[in-house]
Amino acid sequence: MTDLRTTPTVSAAGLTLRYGRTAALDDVSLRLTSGVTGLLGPNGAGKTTLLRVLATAVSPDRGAFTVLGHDPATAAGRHEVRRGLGYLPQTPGFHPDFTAFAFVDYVAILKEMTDRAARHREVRRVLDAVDLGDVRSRRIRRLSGGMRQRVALAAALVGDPGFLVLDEPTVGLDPEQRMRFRELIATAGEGRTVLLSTHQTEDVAMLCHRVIVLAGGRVRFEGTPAELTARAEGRVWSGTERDPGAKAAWRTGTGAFRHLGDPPEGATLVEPTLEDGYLLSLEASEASEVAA
Ligand SMILES: Nc1ncnc2c1ncn2[C@@H]1O[C@H](COP(=O)(O)OP(=O)(O)OP(=O)(O)O)[C@@H](O)[C@H]1O
Repeated sequence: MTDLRTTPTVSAAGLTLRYGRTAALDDVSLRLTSGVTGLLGPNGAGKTTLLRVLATAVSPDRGAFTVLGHDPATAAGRHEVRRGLGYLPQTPGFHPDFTAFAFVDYVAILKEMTDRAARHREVRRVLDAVDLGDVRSRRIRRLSGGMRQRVALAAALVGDPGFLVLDEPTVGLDPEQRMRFRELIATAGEGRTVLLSTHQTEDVAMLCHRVIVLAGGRVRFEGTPAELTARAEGRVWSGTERDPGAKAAWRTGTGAFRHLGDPPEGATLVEPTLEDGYLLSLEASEASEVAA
């Protein structure tokens, strides 16, 4: 039997996209499988650009990719990729006077669901799936930030897409809403491929079976969260003074400094976290910016 967790559903090779002198994507290759993969990276890493390429919103200058066996380089392939795709952009273009139902219905129309009764059933299904069934007739401007984000997720789930692309969906949510939203993403990742862009290692630790670290338009790491953490084994130490030889260092709540890099002789090593593994996969300047 084919193992869905290891068979690639999305494959990309050599994706490159430049904006003037900036290489937003620089020779990016990756393989995604069923389940939630985290796309972790600092500001300007190229995360949004990569998601937009995979969502066929923009074409790469070089490189190729396939989604669920379809090649978007051809018009027919692009159409199929779009039919099988759910995309939650960083700033969903809501019309605030629309009700939640009307907005998701509008997205369903764009997804070519022409049969009105079947479409309305689908809109109710996805709104129920994100626990918004009770407020579906409420206008979007009267919904909380967390609810609006769930409307956007419902819209992305219309038509039961095989590939779901989520661009920093937990930004701006309070801890309770974030937790709620993570549960919905975990459910959405059952039996489908989800690519979740985030700044937060917590999102990755709680949700993802795979993680890709992107920085400066390049893939710095691809593997499991445990493998990313293991990269920091023996490379995290604590001390009362800042060690100038560390790749990144910051003062923790206890007043001691936590250091990342190559420890000096006799250093007090500490247990690494996913965040340490992430920071160590970045360049020193990027890591100190993220750690600051
Ligand atoms: N339309 C554009 N025109 C010019 N430069 C762009 C454009 N879109 C992105 N860039 C540049 O490409 C690089 C990657 O940007 P991108 O938005 O993909 O990063 P990101 O990882 O999503 O960042 P953030 O976490 O801040 O959203 C950045 O240097 C950005 O300034």
